[in-house]
Amino acid sequence: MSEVRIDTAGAYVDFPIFDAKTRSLKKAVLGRAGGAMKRNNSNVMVVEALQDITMSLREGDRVGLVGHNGAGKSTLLRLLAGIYEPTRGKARVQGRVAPIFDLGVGMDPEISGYENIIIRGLFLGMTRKQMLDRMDEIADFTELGDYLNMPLRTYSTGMRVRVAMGVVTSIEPEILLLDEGIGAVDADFMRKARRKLEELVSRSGILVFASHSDEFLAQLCDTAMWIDHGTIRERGSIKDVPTHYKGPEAARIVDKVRADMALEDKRDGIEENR
Ligand SMILES: Nc1ncnc2c1ncn2[C@@H]1O[C@H](COP(=O)(O)OP(=O)(O)OP(=O)(O)O)[C@@H](O)[C@H]1O
Repeated sequence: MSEVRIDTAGAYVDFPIFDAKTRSLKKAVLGRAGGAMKRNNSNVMVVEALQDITMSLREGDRVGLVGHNGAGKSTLLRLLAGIYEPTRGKARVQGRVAPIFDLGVGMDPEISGYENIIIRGLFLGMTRKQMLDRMDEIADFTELGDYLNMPLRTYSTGMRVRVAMGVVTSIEPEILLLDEGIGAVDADFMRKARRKLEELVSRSGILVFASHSDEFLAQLCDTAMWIDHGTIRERGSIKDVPTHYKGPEAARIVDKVRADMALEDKRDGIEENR
């Protein structure tokens, strides 16, 4: 089996905006939020959502992405998922990728949770038979019981995330790409999902997670990247990067989450041995 890895070199992602209003863009001021805007050679306005991104991720890496609204975090996840090709530069992703964003994609509100589990699996490259074989395990993981017979439109956001997480973790992906959406689940489910994700990543996986929540980042990641106006401003530990981005409060939160997690693991270890 080949190595799981992600390498990008000088990758750019531009979005041409053909109907931009010139008047408001005459002052090409870089706002706090959003990527850099410029005109290309054909005088079309483009948003440079990512600029000169060079990064290498290897098996076992669990990276959090932090940064302001419109910094480029979701665009980076989509680049790593192969949804966007770099406009310039290179992005090479080796391994089975499973994105858990765009929860609406590959889900149908009018059909049941069970049927959605199959559809979402097909969307991620599985066969119907493979999904049917895993159905009991996925249903157990979601803890949705009889709700799985109900149409998806009757589910809360967190219940939908449970379905998506159940499918994704059951198909043993090598590269997991997550965004804020998973924050909709409750604390108990998050704890269970964290264990499962850690297990997956430790078996030759890579996790990239974009979030504004220091708490969730500290639960799932050990390093972080600060994305700022489409560039990588800083990379480092899961404590240092959010602290430089947000201030000392972030360090306090990360320490607390880490301490709570260690306690939980210890307690569960003790319970398991009883
Ligand atoms: N489909 C698109 N068309 C045009 N511009 C886009 C598109 N998608 C993203 N952008 C622009 O690219 C930049 C980066 O957006 P992105 O969604 O990656 O930011 P983000 O860091 O995920 O933000 P947030 O924290 O608000 O989710 C923004 O300026 C945004 O306006």
